[in-house]
Parts: sequence; structure tokens; C-alpha cells
Amino acid sequence: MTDKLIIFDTTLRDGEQSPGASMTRDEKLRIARQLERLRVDVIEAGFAASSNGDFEAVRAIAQAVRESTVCSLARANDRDISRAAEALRPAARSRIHTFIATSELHMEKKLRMTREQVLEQARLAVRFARNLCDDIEFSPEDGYRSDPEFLCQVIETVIAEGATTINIPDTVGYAIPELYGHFIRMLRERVPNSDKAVWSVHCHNDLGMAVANSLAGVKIGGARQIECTINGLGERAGNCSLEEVVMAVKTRRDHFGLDVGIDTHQIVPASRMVSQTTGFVVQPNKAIVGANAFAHASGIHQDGVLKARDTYEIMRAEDVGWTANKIVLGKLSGRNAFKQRLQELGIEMASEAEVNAAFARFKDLADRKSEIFDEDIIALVGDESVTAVQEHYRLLSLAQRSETGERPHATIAFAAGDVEYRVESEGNGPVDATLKAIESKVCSGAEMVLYSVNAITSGSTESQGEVTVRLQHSGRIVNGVGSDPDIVVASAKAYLAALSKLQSNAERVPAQS
Ligand SMILES: CC(=O)SCCNC(=O)CCNC(=O)[C@H](O)C(C)(C)COP(=O)(O)OP(=O)(O)OC[C@H]1O[C@@H](n2cnc3c(N)ncnc32)[C@H](O)[C@@H]1OP(=O)(O)O
Ligand SMILES: CC(C)C(=O)C(=O)O
Repeated sequence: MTDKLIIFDTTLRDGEQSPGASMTRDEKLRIARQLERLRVDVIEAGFAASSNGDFEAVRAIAQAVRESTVCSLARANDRDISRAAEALRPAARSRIHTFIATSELHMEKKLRMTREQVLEQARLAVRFARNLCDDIEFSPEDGYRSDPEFLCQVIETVIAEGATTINIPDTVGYAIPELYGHFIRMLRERVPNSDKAVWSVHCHNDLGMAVANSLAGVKIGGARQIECTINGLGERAGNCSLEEVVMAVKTRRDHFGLDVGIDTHQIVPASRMVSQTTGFVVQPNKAIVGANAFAHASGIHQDGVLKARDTYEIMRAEDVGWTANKIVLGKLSGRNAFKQRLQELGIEMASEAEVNAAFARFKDLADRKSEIFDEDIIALVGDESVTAVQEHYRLLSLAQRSETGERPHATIAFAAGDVEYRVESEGNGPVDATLKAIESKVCSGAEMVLYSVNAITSGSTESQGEVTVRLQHSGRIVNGVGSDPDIVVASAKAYLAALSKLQSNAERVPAQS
């Protein structure tokens, strides 16, 4: 048994089976390149026989990816397997993954086949696939709910035909960690030729236990491959999440004693890419990749983390691809976190009494506002000039043109202090064109981390639109809000307001890295 745990990513196959997560060839290719940067061992690129589009996606990935093994799923029949082999032909390393259900329920009700027929079809499928590819994975679908006696017979047969990986799916997420772990172990002990294949686990999250079940399959069962997806995407409630399982094995190496080849710094970029591509938002409290996974909002924790990060952090945010952990100031924050933020903003208070007075104002504000931004703190420490310079950039006029089939175009006049500018730009949409035009002159280099639109008077189309723009630059975050019945105008106002704050902060507070 090796000490290496193989990470088999199926975001592009099982992940794509999430209703609404369908991806184009180019989107899949982009994600596959990121999975290669993440250094996953196997990329299940799709189900080549399912459509011409998926065939092309698998082929494009097989052509582009050099470091990871590229795999296609195929039913246990010659047509599916031939399509998979054809799509995978350009790959440097390829795998055919064939499957057939072995539970009584699936065989009788779905396949309408007897045990003997399923056993024979599995045997013939693996034999056929093995003539086309050296690396063959076999999955007895609904394996966990299958009769162990029959399952062992099927597995022994396919290993004898040349299957190199045996994957035991908990297709419907019915397993419990300890039971699943012992199930895998029992199979490995009972199948006479079990040591001729790598054993793999594939768990679904219907009861929220996909990660725990996979880890039990490894620890108790001795599996050495985990099938998983970025952000836990997948059929129904999803699959075992790659980021969680990888960081569990790495963080608790003392328990698992296994190596994984993943470059963990690529985890957050991969998570963002999958989320942006599929439109599946990552919940803030999601382990590893959620926005709050390394954020501290309560005073006692903030105090601990500021003194020694490991008081409340078992992993480093930077190690999974975040730029840093976060101290979020709000009503539960304490004096130490507040003082630290003052220091970061370059604000020096004359005495402890002044700090205490500012802290009292901060708590008061925090009772009314859920998150306190840097500009709030600057304002509450008593500098009246903030309001005056916030108006540095002002919208004078805006004209924009968008027509079906043409790129939207915006022309803007705005003032920066006493100077007036007139700028224009094209963009993906009218708002994009407008903000690009402004940025072409201001050259702030700020990153937009939030853009949101709300109807502020009523829910109808006649209401005023309120746009909030959040910009980040040199470790500083500012919000700009603008309202107007025309949301393009509201967007321009919000963007200029945020730029004004950035500009005023930059002037008054020395930028820090
Ligand atoms: C647990 C899993 O995640 S398995 C993977 C699930 N993923 C997908 O199904 C996505 C891709 N699927 C598809 O594009 C289509 O279902 C296709 C192209 C595979 C098949 O489409 P169709 O030929 O129209 O069949 P349809 O999907 O309606 O039914 C599936 C057929 O495959 C059979 N089948 C199901 N699994 C297998 C298998 N592993 N091996 C062989 N045959 C199988 C079913 O019994 C059924 O046969 P029938 O038509 O004789 O009743
Ligand atoms: C094809 C197999 C591995 C599968 O996705 C499942 O059983 O969930």
C-alpha cells in the first residue's frame, strides 16, 4: 500500500451533473487548466458519449492537459467506451472509467437485468476498454447498497480483466463514516486479487457526510484514491469537496499519514473559477473557500489571533490561496482589534483616553451598522475633512448608447477638484463602459470587490436605483453609494464616490502594503 493519496477531480463530470451547472467546452477547458495547476492527479473531463459537445470538451482537455491524467466516464457498453477512447486519444495520460450498477434495486428496477447479465456486461466492458487503454477504472454504481457477496464477485472479475482502479460509490449518499470505512475494508479483505488495483471512494453529500465518509474509506478502508469536486459541486447535494478533503489530510497528517500532490495555493483560485463559471455562489461559512473561513469578527478571537494566529486558526489562509486572514470590525470587536486597525491606517491617538473615546463611538456605530469600513473609522476618529474631500470627483454629465449587436459606448464628463474631464469608452454593458471611461482617466488601479443594485423606493421599475460599489486598493476597502432613477448614472456616481474616498484616504493616510 502506498503512502500517496490520489486526488481524482470530477468537477467537470459529476460536478456538471448539478442542475444548472452545465458548462461549455471552453469553460471546461479553462477549469481543466486550473485543475492541472492545482496538480490534481486525475481530471474526469466528462462523459464523452453523452453529447457531441461533451465529446469535444473531453478531447480539447485531452489535448491541452499534460500533467494530470485525463479521464472520461462511459457506461458498460462498447459504444460509450469507444467514444471515450476516441475523445481521449490525444492525452498524454488517459483513463477510461466504466461503470454499471450492482445493487438489487438498480439492477431490477433501472437496468432490468439479472445478476448474471450485469456480471457479464461488466466483464466484457472492462475487457473491451482494456484493449483501448491501459488505465481502467471500474465503478459498481450504488456499490454501497449492493449485496457484498455479489459485489465481491463483480470486483474480482473486473480486476481479472485488467481494471486498475476499483471505485466504490456511495451513489445516493446513504453511508455513515464508520460503516463505509468498514465496508471498503471488508471488500478489500474478501476480494482475492484486491491488491492488483487501487481502491477508490466516491461519496455523495445527501446527508452532509461525503467528506467524512471519504476520509473513513481512506483511514479505515485503506482506499488510496478520493473522488471529489471543487466546492463540493455535484449531483443533488453534491460530492465530497476537494478543498475540504485535501486540507483535512494535510492538516491532520499526524492522523492520516498520507501525501497529496495538490498545490494548495491554487485552491481558492479554483473555487472562484468554478463558482464564477457555474454561477453557484460559495456560502460564506464554507470551509476553506468561504469568505469567512479565515475571518474573525469577535473581540476575544481577534485579540487571540493578533497575539498568535494559531490560537484560532488551524491552517494559514495564505496556504490555500487567500491573500491573508481577515479581522472584520463590528459590534463584537474589542479594543485590541480596534487599536490594531488604527495603527494599520496610520492613525495615532494622543492618549489611551482618546482611544477609549473613539472606541466608544465605534461601538455605538457598530450597533447600527453590520460591518465597519476604514472610512468609517477615519470619520469617527474625528477628522472633519473627510466629508469635504469625499466630493473630489463629481459627475457632470453622462451619455451612453447601446444597441443590439453593438458594444455599448459611454461618454462622461466629470470633475476632479476644479478640473473637468470628458472621457469615453466601450464596455461589455453600459455600466461597464461608463466605469471603464472614468477609470481610463483616474487610473486608480483599484479592484472592484462588490457591485450591487437595489431599488430604494419601491419594487417597481419606476423606483430609484441605489448602486453600491466597493473598491479595494493597497489593503484599503471603501464603499461608494450613488442613487438615480437611471442605474447607469447611479453606478457612475457610486464609482466616483468610492474613488473620492480612496483618493482622500490616500492623501491623508500613508498607503500601507
Ligand atoms: C451515478 C452517475 O452519476 S452515472 C452518470 C450519470 N450521468 C449521466 O447520465 C449524464 C450523461 N447521460 C446522457 O447523456 C444520456 O443519459 C446517455 C447518452 C448516456 C444515454 O441516453 P439514452 O440512450 O437516451 O438513455 P437514457 O438516458 O434515457 O437511459 C439510460 C439507458 O442506459 C442504461 N444504462 C444505465 N446505466 C448503464 C450502465 N452503467 N451501463 C450500461 N447501460 C446503462 C439504462 O438501463 C437505460 O437503458 P434503456 O434505454 O435500455 O432503458
Ligand atoms: C459513476 C459513479 C462513479 C457515480 O458517479 C456514482 O455512483 O455516484
